[in-house]
Formats: sequence, structure tokens, C-alpha cells
Amino acid sequence: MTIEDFLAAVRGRLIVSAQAYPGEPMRHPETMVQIAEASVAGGAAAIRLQGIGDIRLGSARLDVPIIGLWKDGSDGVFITPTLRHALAVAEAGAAVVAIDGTRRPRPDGLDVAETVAGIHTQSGALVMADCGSLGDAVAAAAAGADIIGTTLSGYTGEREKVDGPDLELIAEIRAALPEAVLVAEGRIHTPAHAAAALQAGADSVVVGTAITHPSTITSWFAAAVASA
Ligand SMILES: CC(=O)N[C@H](C=O)[C@@H](O)[C@H](O)[C@H](O)COP(=O)(O)O
Repeated sequence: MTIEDFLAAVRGRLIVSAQAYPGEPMRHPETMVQIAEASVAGGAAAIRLQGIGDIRLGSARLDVPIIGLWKDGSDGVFITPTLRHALAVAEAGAAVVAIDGTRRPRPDGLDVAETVAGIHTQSGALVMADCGSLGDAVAAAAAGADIIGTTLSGYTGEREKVDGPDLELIAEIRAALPEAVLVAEGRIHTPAHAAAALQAGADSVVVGTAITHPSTITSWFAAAVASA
């Protein structure tokens, strides 16, 4: 898929991330792909899936682009941390490989530019750089990433973890990189948040937890009921 095709598919539209975490009851490819299918039925233009099994099954069943990632670990660089992880994600059928797009040292010693180049030369996949700051985004764009995501804002120590999406960062990236394909991701919890992220300059928005993570959604309601 070309970046032009991807942009045409998702511009002004919703991307849904379906992920279950280690040990959770819904952590099964069939379950995640069913959630993805339900999300597509509701209007998702693309799906973000974690793990080789989920991506492989999703690529066989879904007719929208898949943004794939492989989380390994839970702190530091853990989103598709090495070129080996990235090539496995591409091989499993992801049209877009989401990688950690920060400037932090990576476990395989490659930098983002070398990782992007490796993905481009050894697979047909596009690369989404999951960034945590404006500095990351500018560096990732210079490194050849096809898509810039705000996924890691609030999770790398560079930016405050604001309640809701980091609209300020979205606007800053859009101002600095007017031509970038920019995807807002992270703590978009309401339809109003999603609309605000587009208005701040994103081409598309990824919603995960608020659509696909029932334990967290339940906890929001349980807390409200408990304190009413
Ligand atoms: C920081 C990190 O590990 N983010 C992960 C990236 O894939 C996922 O855990 C998030 O669910 C995803 O980014 C969507 O965000 P939200 O669930 O807030 O809508």
C-alpha cells in the first residue's frame, strides 16, 4: 500500500485499536479480530492490532488496512522495539508497522532512520512512528517515517500525561510538519476528543481503550456509580 492510498483510506476518519494485555480474559486473536470486525461495522477505516497472531488472523479476515505492532516488555522502548520485531509484523500482514518512534536507545542498537530503512527495503510496509514529543516527531519525519503518531505523549517523560488527548502536541506537530501524515493517538476517550484531535491538525485518530477495552470502560462507570 502506498502512503497516498493509506491517507485516502483514513483521512478524516476513525482508526480503532483492539488490544488486550497479558493475562487479560480477552487476549486471544479470535476475540480481538471479532472486536475489530465489529469496529469496522461501526465505521472504523483501519484497525490497529498488537501481536503476530492477532495481525495474521486480522489480515486474513479484515478488508481495511491493518496497523500492526508487537509489544515486547512494558517500559522503555517496547512498541515494536527492533527491526526483527518490525519485519515479523510486516510478514504477518500489516500494511503499516507501528514502531517506537522516540529518540531513545533501541535494544538492537539501530536508530529510527536505520529501522525505517530496514522495513522499507525488506518489506512492502509503511512505517508509523509512535512519538512522545515534537522533537521525536521532527526526528522521525527526517528519518523517513511515513506516518507520525502521538501515541507515546505522556508516556516517555517528555510531556505531561494530560487528561484526554494531547491537543497541544498535535497542533505543534502540524505547525512544524505541515506535509506530514499525522495520526492522533492516546487517551481519546470521547467522540468530542476525536473531533478536537482532527481540528487540532491530525489527519486521522486512533481510539483504543474507550472502544475496545471493557475492563477500563467498566471501571469508569463503576467509579462514577461508587461516588454518586
Ligand atoms: C502507550 C501505549 O502503550 N499505547 C498502546 C499502543 O499501542 C496502547 O496501549 C493504547 O491502547 C493505544 O495507543 C490507544 O490509546 P488509547 O487506549 O489511550 O485510546
